[in-house]
Amino acid sequence: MSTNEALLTLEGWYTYHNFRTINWEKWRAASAQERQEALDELNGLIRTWDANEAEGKGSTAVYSILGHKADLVFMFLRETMQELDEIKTAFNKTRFAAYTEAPYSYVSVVELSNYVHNPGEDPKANPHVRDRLYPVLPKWEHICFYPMNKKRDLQDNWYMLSMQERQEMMRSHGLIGRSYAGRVKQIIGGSVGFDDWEWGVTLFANDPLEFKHIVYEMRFDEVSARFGEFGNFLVGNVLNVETLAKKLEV
Ligand code: VOV
Repeated sequence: MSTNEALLTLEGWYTYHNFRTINWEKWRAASAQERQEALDELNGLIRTWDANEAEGKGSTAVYSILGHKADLVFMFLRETMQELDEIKTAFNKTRFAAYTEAPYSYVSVVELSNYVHNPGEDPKANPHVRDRLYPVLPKWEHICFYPMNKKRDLQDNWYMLSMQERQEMMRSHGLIGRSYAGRVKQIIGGSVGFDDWEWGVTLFANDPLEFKHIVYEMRFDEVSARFGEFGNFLVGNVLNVETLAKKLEV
């Protein structure tokens, strides 16, 4: 068994999930005019994000989050970390941001692990690979986000397995994933060196039960059953300018 079989990974756009809670007490206490101006300013930012997506230089998605961990998530894909930092700062400078708190965030880079590839091919020349490294977020009805690791216990250490063992397990994982084609879209963000977990998994679906089913089915698959370690799960509903304004009505 080799202990130095680091995998070649392919990286695409950098990603930033900005989770916010709304301070309703403060928001309700603001005048109608102040709220309208804050919303107009936020919509102005959303228009710049939409323009970036139309130019093919990134992608953005906005969702309302269920449960108490957050109320909103703004998910960004951009070419550079500088742009993500600018987006964070621009948002934090808005009036709307002053009515929110930031309970959680996640930074990663869209990653393909290249376990399944065609030998001899330049993967980045393949349009299917490029579509996955530089994806347009689908804006389907629901989002699910969670961070995860591959276990590093003495008995079950993913990083001590041979390339062939990992490849076989990932093939099985990919087969399960592919059976959800068209129903679940996954964005895997590699976050080693960037954030507290090894990957941030973002799933999109029009039926939220697809999240329950795919995550449950994968738990029986060896790679998740033996090696998967999971952080908090967050789930939400898509927002657009109109539904965001409706959510913020008081
Ligand atoms: C639509 C569903 C779907 C599909 C088609 C899919 C396919 C694939 C393929 C083909 C590959 C390998 C090559 C590559 O492309 O990277 C991967 C890779 C990966 N996956 Fe996956 N996955 C899905 C879905 C999917 C889910 C739901 C999860 C969470 C796991 C769970 O238990 O909750 C997940 C995780 C990952 C991770 C963390 C990696 C990187 C692993 C590493 O060690 O590097 N993934 N995945």
